[in-house]
Amino acid sequence: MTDPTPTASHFVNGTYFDDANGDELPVVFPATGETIATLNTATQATVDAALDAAQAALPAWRAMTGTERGRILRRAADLLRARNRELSELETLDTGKPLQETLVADAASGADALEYFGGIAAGLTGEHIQLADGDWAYTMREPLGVCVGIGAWNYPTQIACWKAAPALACGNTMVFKPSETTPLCTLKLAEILMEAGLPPGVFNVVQGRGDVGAALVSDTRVAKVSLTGSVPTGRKVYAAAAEQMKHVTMELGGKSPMIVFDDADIDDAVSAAINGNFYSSGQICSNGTRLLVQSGIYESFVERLTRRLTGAVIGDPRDEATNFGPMVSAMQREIVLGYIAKGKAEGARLVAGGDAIEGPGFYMQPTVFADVTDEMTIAREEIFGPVASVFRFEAEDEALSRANNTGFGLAGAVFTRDLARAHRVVAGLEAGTCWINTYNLTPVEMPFGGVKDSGVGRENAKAAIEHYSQLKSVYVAMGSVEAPF
Ligand SMILES: NC(=O)c1ccc[n+]([C@@H]2O[C@H](COP(=O)([O-])OP(=O)(O)OC[C@H]3O[C@@H](n4cnc5c(N)ncnc54)[C@H](O)[C@@H]3O)[C@@H](O)[C@H]2O)c1
Repeated sequence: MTDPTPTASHFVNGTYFDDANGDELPVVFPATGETIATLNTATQATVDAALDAAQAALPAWRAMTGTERGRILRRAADLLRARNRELSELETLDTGKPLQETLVADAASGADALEYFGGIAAGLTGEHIQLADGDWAYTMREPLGVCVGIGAWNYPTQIACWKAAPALACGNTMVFKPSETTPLCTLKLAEILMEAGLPPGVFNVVQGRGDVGAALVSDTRVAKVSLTGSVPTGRKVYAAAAEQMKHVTMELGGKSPMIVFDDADIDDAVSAAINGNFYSSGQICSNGTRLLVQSGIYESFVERLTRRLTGAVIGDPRDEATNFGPMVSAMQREIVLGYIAKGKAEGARLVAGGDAIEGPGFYMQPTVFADVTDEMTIAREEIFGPVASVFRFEAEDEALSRANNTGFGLAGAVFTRDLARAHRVVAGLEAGTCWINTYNLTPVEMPFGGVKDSGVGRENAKAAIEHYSQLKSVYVAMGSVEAPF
């Protein structure tokens, strides 16, 4: 296993950096509960140093051609891929996610983002607009300035890459604050970007809790904030950013519906329900935690889903045979167990799991509730753990209106062999990201993000460029200027 101890806690202006005055930040391996590294949080002096570095690096970085910037990002993508095992092991130590997952889902997804945005950096242009009387206009696509990225703990490498790659491709610089629960992986990304040729100060990492995030968001040097986190944090960060009219991207929580019709391929739907509820021990924002199943296949779906859970290999996430690891922290497991207690108390039928697993680490059983009704707490609130809820429905319009009866709007899916119905239902879903007959696939080529309380803006694909750049319009007069007097 790779050594989790970083050279220092922060990465500022091209080098590792420690802040002796910061608070202790222990990193706990979720599979054992042991502290595997101790970092320190950033004081205001470190926040200042990082923002100063990002500001100082901005003029030269934005003056480079997109081709030059893209070349560095693509080189970083190659380095991420070459070091996939080491980075995956670190991701596993940071998050507790099984190595079986991290080997394919984390540095690999980060490399895809760096490669994609590295590839399109050279093609980021404005447009020419022909006007009356020979006049014309053109637009220039300009970077926003110093961007701040703030991450959640479930996908530390991926979240940092999904934000840094488009930001840097557009000529911005960035200060990134990882989640205090998983601070290790982003430091490695900073190191790799430097090795790929990124100038010092273009990408900086500062560690800390919410107060460090808040200090970054309210700083006048910052032009844009991209947060991945919960809705309550999103509200605070959005409000603070609005004070200074900063740009925002908000990637927040969800309570996404997966609608399974009688004519669906039931095994595919069950597989998707497993991926969309139990991968990463259910700690995925876009999970399809509301499984709306039509009455004709309802019992069969519940029975097959429950049976398939016996295939979960629960164990040490460092063992590649393990496919279901611990929760990220004792606190997160307590929150999830609290929701399970509410589910039982409010009358949902517990058909699988429901308990913590005794022993070291923050393990719990994959859990399924059937006969969940729309007003129950587990039907309305984001649980962010391995808990699936199955609901029964009769008719298409009923399923759609119940699916949309939530403040969230991150994702949704429909399972049916009737493709006309699939497109009709997806068109009616109030969700930013939808799937037909699959779940939770988020390739970099496809925009990802939410509507309603689940967020603002999009990550990935060409859509992300709109959120890390702004247009300057230039009107060019070709004739003389007329005036009334
Ligand atoms: N939509 C997405 O892409 C996506 C992806 C992953 C996770 N999430 C969501 O993230 C949540 C789980 O992650 P979490 O528990 O780390 O979320 P969280 O909201 O508690 O914290 C997210 C980040 O915000 C920081 N923060 C907290 N208060 C802040 C403040 N006042 N100002 C600035 N920063 C502040 C935290 O330190 C952390 O780095 C879930 O709701 C999940 O759905 C969303």
